[in-house]
Parts: sequence; structure tokens; C-alpha cells
Amino acid sequence: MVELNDRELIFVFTGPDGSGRKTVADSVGTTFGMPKVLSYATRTPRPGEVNGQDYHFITPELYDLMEDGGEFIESVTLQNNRYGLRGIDIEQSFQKEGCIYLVLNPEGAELLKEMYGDHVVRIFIYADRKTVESREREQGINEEIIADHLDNYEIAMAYQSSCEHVFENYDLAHTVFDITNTLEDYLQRDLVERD
Ligand SMILES: Nc1ncnc2c1ncn2[C@@H]1O[C@H](COP(=O)(O)OP(=O)(O)OP(=O)(O)O)[C@@H](O)[C@H]1O
Ligand SMILES: Nc1nc2c(ncn2[C@@H]2O[C@H](COP(=O)(O)O)[C@@H](O)[C@H]2O)c(=O)[nH]1
Repeated sequence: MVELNDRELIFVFTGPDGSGRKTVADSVGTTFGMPKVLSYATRTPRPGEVNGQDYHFITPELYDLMEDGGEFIESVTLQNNRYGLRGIDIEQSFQKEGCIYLVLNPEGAELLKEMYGDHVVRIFIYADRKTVESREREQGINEEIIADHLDNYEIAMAYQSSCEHVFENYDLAHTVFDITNTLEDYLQRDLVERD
């Protein structure tokens, strides 16, 4: 596992699928010029998704090789697809910047918290069930996957009480503004500590 110094922070955006975690996280990340650590995924890209921007899309064979080589600090199977996070990617991002962000399901967020403790700040994003459903349908996501996400909605929602911060996401600009203010407090604290 990577050893972090006191000032290094990992912002993990989590919450129910379809609540807008990626959209919000990328907007906040861009505001701060903060690097995103991408997971490796075996699923096929959805329309509009780009390899190296949304995920590192790889074959199941390559995934197995990487996993056998002990490259992943975390690996999950969801809807027959595999998702993993490489320790070296986290380490290299920290060499460039003091803070990074990721988008993970609650299971992944919990695992990172267990690994990195106070270095991890979990930002929980949510919208109500109907909103999530209509956003996913508008995206053209497969009905089976939407049904699976909705089955998992309450379980994912229950994780909010474990997170450091919770934000609803209806008006995107508003959500991003509130989160940016919250993260600024962490980043200012970091700057003061560096003085
Ligand atoms: N505040 C918002 N208002 C309206 N649409 C939104 C808002 N936030 C995100 N969206 C849209 O909702 C859809 C889902 O967003 P996004 O992909 O960011 O969600 P996610 O939580 O990362 O889910 P998944 O992992 O399933 O992709 C996208 O089409 C996005 O543009
Ligand atoms: N625990 C982990 N969860 C991950 C990882 N990479 C992505 N995810 C989450 O999986 C679901 C499905 O993603 P999708 O893009 O196919 O809809 C979603 O909640 C992601 O946030 C990971 O490395 N570990």
C-alpha cells in the first residue's frame, strides 16, 4: 500500500449510480485542477465515453493478468464486469499533486477509507429514485442495468451516514458550487499548514 504524507487527500465521490457523481466530480476536479485516478474496467464504453478519460477500458484477459500480478489494490465484479484500481496510479498522481479524486461505489469508498483513513474524504451525491431512473434512461443505459441500479438504490443511499459530506444533486451548478466551497476549506487548510 502507498504511504501518504499528512497533506495528501483523496476525495472519493460516491452515492447511488446515476445520481450524477461523475458529472459533479469532474466539474469540481477541473475547478481545482485536481487529477482523477481512473479505474480499469472490462465493460464496453458507453456512447460518449472515452478510453483514458472515463476508464481504462481493457479486455478481461488483460484484467486477469494485471490482477494475477497484484496490481490492483481493489477489485470488484458488477453486472459481470470487472473494475479495479491500481495502487501505482494513486502513487503517481500524488507525485504530481497533493490531492486526487475518484468516483467509486460505496463498497470501493469504504475500502479506500479503511486503507487510507483520514486521508480519505467521502463526498456522497444523491438524487431521488425517479430522477436517477430518468437520467439513466435518457443516457440510453441498458434496461437491465437500470433495474439493477434501482434494486441497489436503498443500499447505496444508506451509505450516506458514513460519509464526511452529503450533497443532493438537482441543480448541477448549485451542487458544484456547494462542493467547491467545502473542498476549498480542505485545500486552504492545506495551504496554511504548508506556510
Ligand atoms: N444536476 C443534474 N441535473 C440534470 N442531469 C444531471 C445532473 N447531474 C448529472 N446529470 C446527468 O445524469 C446522468 C448521469 O450522470 P453521471 O454519469 O455523472 O452519474 P453517475 O452517478 O456517475 O452514474 P453512472 O456511474 O451510472 O454513470 C448524465 O447524463 C448527466 O449528464
Ligand atoms: N468499488 C469500485 N467501484 C467502481 C470502480 N470503478 C467504478 N466503480 C463503480 O462501479 C459502478 C459501475 O460503474 P459504471 O461506470 O459501469 O456504471 C459505479 O458505481 C462506479 O462508480 C472501482 O475501481 N472500484
